[in-house]
Amino acid sequence: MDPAPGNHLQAVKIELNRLETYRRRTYLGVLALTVAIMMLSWAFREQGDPFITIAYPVFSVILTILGFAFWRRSLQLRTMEITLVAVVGTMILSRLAWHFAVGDPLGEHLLLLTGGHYWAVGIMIVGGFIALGFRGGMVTGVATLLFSGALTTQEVSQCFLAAGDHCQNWVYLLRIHLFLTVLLVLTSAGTLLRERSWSAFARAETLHHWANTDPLCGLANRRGADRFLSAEAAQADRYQRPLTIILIDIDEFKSINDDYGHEVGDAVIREFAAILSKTVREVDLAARWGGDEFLVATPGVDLRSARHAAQRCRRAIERAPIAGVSVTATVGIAEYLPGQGIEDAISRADAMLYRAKAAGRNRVITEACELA
Ligand SMILES: Nc1nc2c(ncn2[C@@H]2O[C@H](COP(=O)(O)OP(=O)(O)OP(=O)(O)O)[C@@H](O)[C@H]2O)c(=O)[nH]1
Repeated sequence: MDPAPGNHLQAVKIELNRLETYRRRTYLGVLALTVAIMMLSWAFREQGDPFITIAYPVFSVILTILGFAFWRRSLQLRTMEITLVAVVGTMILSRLAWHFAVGDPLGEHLLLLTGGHYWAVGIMIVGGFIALGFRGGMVTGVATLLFSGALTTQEVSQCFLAAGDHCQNWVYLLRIHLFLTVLLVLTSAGTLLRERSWSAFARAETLHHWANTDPLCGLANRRGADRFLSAEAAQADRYQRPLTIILIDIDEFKSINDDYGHEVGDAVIREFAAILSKTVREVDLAARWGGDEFLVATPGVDLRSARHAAQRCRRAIERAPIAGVSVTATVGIAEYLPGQGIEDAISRADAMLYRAKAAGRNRVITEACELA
């Protein structure tokens, strides 16, 4: 069934929270795996590789501290993502730079780079998009590609100048960078699509929320109430369960406006609505039916129980001043009769409300009996 009309912004918030939790868990998992891989590489390292001997433990400690702070929630998700991309990027690119500056001759380690290090550059590009979104991913991806391209082009161009057509290294390079460029394009397209779908979802949910919500008090408006009522009437028909309509009207609201001003009148409506929504159950509907009139629909509740609930609500309103003003309310109640249409139940509840007003206000009248 369609969610309750007031719940659409809530749906966006829930979805955002779910995404954040998912991201947090993913990053913690990736951090733990990265530290494990680095420590294993360190334990089984070849002798004479100072980069692994020194840099891997240093990076492992940095990542562990980051992970711990993230796990304790001392780091915001966004800060964590930027720091993570910066640390991992520094790690990967400094290893690449080290290879070219200190490592074996180019010809021998280029194949190793092809298979061993460019996947890391690729992960850096993809990770940038996942963590930082489209713009941040583009900046990280293009900067990474330019950096690794500049590093290798400088080395390979020397080989090309010396060996001419016999230097095949530039073919490797071209292929790798072409592949990385395709990866960048595909990941950026995927990220853009994901971001557009998400903002379309958020926009649709927000529009849906405001189309069905009263802007003054945040309860469902008449349109939202209509949707809820027709769905619940169908359920009542199908499962033979009661559905009760409660109409509540603030007494002498015009004089509240006249005596205290329109702003106080608005505040009364807002606080009145807050009391109503606290009083009803999760499965009930509380809506602003129009002006100073509210509608509560209670699926699965019979006339007698609805009358008790309405009395409790009326007494709560009577007891405490609302926005500094003494307020009372009058209530009319009717039960939906299967097959008779929900409008019929609403107009019978309205007739009860009218009778209660005529009988002196601040009271509840149901179709069956009258209570002071
Ligand atoms: N401040 C404020 N006033 C509103 C709003 N919507 C409707 N009103 C006013 O609510 C008043 C309702 O007045 P009436 O329908 O005469 O009802 P009442 O004064 O409550 O009298 P009874 O219902 O017979 O007790 C009107 O004066 C409207 O202008 C609103 O959003 N804010």
